[in-house]
Amino acid sequence: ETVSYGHPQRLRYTLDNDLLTPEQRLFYEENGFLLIRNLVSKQDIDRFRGEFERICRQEIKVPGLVVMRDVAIAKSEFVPDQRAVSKVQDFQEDPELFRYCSLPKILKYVECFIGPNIMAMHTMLINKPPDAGKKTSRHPMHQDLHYFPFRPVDRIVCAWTAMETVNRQNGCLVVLPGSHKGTLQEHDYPEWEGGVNKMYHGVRDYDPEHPRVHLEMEKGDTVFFHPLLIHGSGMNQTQGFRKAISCHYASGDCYYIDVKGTTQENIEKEVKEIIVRRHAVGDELTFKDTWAIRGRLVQGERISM
Ligand SMILES: CCCCCCCCCCCCCC(=O)SCCNC(=O)CCNC(=O)[C@H](O)C(C)(C)COP(=O)(O)OP(=O)(O)OC[C@H]1O[C@@H](n2cnc3c(N)ncnc32)[C@H](O)[C@@H]1OP(=O)(O)O
Ligand SMILES: Nc1ncnc2c1ncn2[C@@H]1O[C@H](COP(=O)(O)OP(=O)(O)OP(=O)(O)O)[C@@H](O)[C@H]1O
Ligand SMILES: O=C(O)CCC(=O)C(=O)O
Ligand SMILES: [Fe+2]
Ligand SMILES: [Mg+2]
Repeated sequence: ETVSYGHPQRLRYTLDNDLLTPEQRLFYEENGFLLIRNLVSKQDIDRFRGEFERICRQEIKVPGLVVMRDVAIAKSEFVPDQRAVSKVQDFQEDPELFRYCSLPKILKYVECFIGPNIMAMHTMLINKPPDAGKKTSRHPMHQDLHYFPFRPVDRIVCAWTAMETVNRQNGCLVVLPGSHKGTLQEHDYPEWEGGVNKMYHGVRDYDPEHPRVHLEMEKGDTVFFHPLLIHGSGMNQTQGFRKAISCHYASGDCYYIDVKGTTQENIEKEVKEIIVRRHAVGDELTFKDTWAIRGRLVQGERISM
């Protein structure tokens, strides 16, 4: 089939812009992701790494930051060192790490997918540990939309940047190309013998035979992907801590939805339990509030988010 570039109404997942080539736009439309090599500078990544190490050594304390340890070591003795941390989330109050979310090079691409009003909704620095022998370093196949009570789905995008060489040995991202054209699937904890990390839900009826692509990346390479794209990451079979930094963006004119009665009810329940335990608040804080509090405007206008 030949594709006519003169009919932008056929393009649903990208917006008219001068940055993406027609081939790049079509690639994202068809596959649900776009890999841009060498986008973030080595200098910036070294600064993010330095800040992460300061956080792990507890030299700085960041309000709102969630530090997560791998389930395989969660109950072992505490050491203030990066070896104990599998990811940090919600670094919106750390000016150095949050610089990643505002990098003009990243925002130029984000605008191609979600438009000029850009909110940074969720931030993570993932430090995938060497597998402790139970395969808990894996991240099950999932759709990020499962976690998000906002829409429309096509005005949400993730930017994920490799902070070092990321390959099959240390557990690169694995994606199911084209899966973004489907709907949101039911998610649950996979039945893995060695255990699963908290909130690492996977698509319930994952078919291991579905064709998949391993995204091997170098330091600074960045992949942008759609929130319905089914993806995960493999086991880290090296002795190093595989690092990546990411941000989920949504348009400032997205709107919140009530997930009651949908497949997202199970994650809403877990998030609420954690918030209640951590902040000693009651039911008055809703799932949507937890997102509205963390979201930060990085470009344009905050209209309904
Ligand atoms: C507000 C949250 C919103 C999240 C939205 C996600 C959006 C993502 C959107 C994008 C898509 C993203 C897709 C994604 O990324 S999904 C993954 C996202 N994951 C999370 O958001 C989890 C965030 N982590 C936490 O909230 C804390 O670290 C938890 C609550 C896990 C521990 O809390 P804390 O650090 O204070 O520890 P504690 O010492 O007081 O232990 C308490 C209990 O917890 C047990 N434990 C410890 N570690 C783990 C573990 N790894 N796995 C299982 N259990 C664990 C521990 O043994 C103990 O159990 P017990 O002894 O009581 O039985
Ligand atoms: N039973 C399963 N249910 C859900 N997701 C799974 C299952 N088995 C593997 N995965 C996911 O598939 C992806 C790849 O996992 P895996 O660790 O097997 O690496 P791999 O890419 O197959 O590499 P290799 O073939 O070299 O081992 C990960 O996202 C992993 O979590
Ligand atoms: O970095 C990884 O291993 C994948 C993380 C991921 O998909 C997520 O946290 O949503
Ligand atoms: Fe994800
Ligand atoms: Mg495998």
